[in-house]
Amino acid sequence: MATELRDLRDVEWDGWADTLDLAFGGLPLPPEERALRRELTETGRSFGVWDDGARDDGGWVATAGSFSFGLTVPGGAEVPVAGVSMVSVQPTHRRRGLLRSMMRHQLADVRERGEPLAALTASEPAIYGRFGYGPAAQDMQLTVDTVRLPAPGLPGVDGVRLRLVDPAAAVADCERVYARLVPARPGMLARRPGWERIPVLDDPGKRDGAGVLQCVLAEVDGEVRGYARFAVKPGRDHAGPSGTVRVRDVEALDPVGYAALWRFLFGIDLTSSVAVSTRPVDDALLHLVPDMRRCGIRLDESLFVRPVEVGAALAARTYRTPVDVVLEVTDPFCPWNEGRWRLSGDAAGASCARTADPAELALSVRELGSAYLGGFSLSSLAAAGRVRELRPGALVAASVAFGSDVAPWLPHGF
Ligand SMILES: CC(=O)SCCNC(=O)CCNC(=O)[C@H](O)C(C)(C)COP(=O)(O)OP(=O)(O)OC[C@H]1O[C@@H](n2cnc3c(N)ncnc32)[C@H](O)[C@@H]1OP(=O)(O)O
Repeated sequence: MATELRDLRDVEWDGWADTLDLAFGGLPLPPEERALRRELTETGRSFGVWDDGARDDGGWVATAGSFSFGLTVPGGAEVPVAGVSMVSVQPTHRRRGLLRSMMRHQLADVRERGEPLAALTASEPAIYGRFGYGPAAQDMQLTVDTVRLPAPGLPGVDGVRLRLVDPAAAVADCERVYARLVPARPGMLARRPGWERIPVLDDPGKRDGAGVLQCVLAEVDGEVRGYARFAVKPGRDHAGPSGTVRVRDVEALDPVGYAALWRFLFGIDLTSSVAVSTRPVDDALLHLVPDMRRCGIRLDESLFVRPVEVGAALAARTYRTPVDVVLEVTDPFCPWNEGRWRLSGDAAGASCARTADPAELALSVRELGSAYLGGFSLSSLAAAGRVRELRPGALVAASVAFGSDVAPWLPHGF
């Protein structure tokens, strides 16, 4: 029985995708979603492990791939990033090191492509730290009690026109808003062609008791300033109607448009709550209501980041305050990153190069990933013993510089 790690060929996609789906429980994807996934798979970046002895005449027993995304980093630049995804190993082949061999292969490939960063969302967060990925952004889930909380309001909301539209037909309008928001928040991904269709997939089998997907546009003077995509799950309890508005997306270019959209969502008849699966942790909604406790907040880590080339990654972002620090980086999985790096930068730009100067902070590449987008501070990592200060004063200065005024956020998985 011979196994071989090799690239995916286009004609093999169906068997490869079936192997991937099986590892996640084997539920078939709805046809439209499967076709879209096929279209979005970058075959040249997808691979797996083939076993001659699997399924009689051979078959895939492990899969992995990545997407060529552009990630917004602090300062607003779009940096090439490998969006790692589609990772699976069949139960017959688990815990023999196949994942480890795929991660090694993939990171070498990403490096060869010249992408300084890799990023992923994890099915189980405990898996990826050993490969140098650190949690870098959180998402906030909310279940808002719209019976007890007044609807958000701001001067000017009455001037916003709200228009219900067909979600698929309004994609271009929504994407224009989205594209303007991407550079303003670290962690967001520039939308590649085809990805804009994912938020409007609406297979009846996946609605889980909710109705059709709806879209509302917020317009001022004929210009689309925001949108929300949502579905209503009807409900009734002893006190009467208790439906839930399930929000998939809510985005706006200004505070008034945002407040108008939330006011609309709060006010949908026969509902008593609004559930949102992901918002940034610094979301404005928290300040549009008088009582955050009734927002049913839950935090999760979302995006994991891994510097693949430490020097290029650290030089690709800017720093909130001037910083000049020597980092001693450990990275047993990608040893080309190991050693001392001098990072010098400010709000205008940065450089990062190897140095023989004495180290001032010591950390692994995983902590660098966690701090990279400004979502977790170097000081908080130091408090957990994960960053060591070797020169007094170096920690606070670097920690402040790495911060971001806007919390990083990944609006959607991949
Ligand atoms: C980015 C994404 O696509 S996330 C999706 C990941 N895929 C899934 O969750 C699908 C279901 N799970 C699987 O397919 C597999 O169990 C995988 C991919 C998670 C693991 O594959 P394996 O080939 O068994 O992993 P491998 O044997 O290479 O293990 C490498 C290390 O990871 C550890 N590990 C593997 N799975 C897990 C887990 N679920 N939780 C914690 N640690 C894990 C192993 O113990 C091993 O640890 P070590 O460094 O101490 O030796």
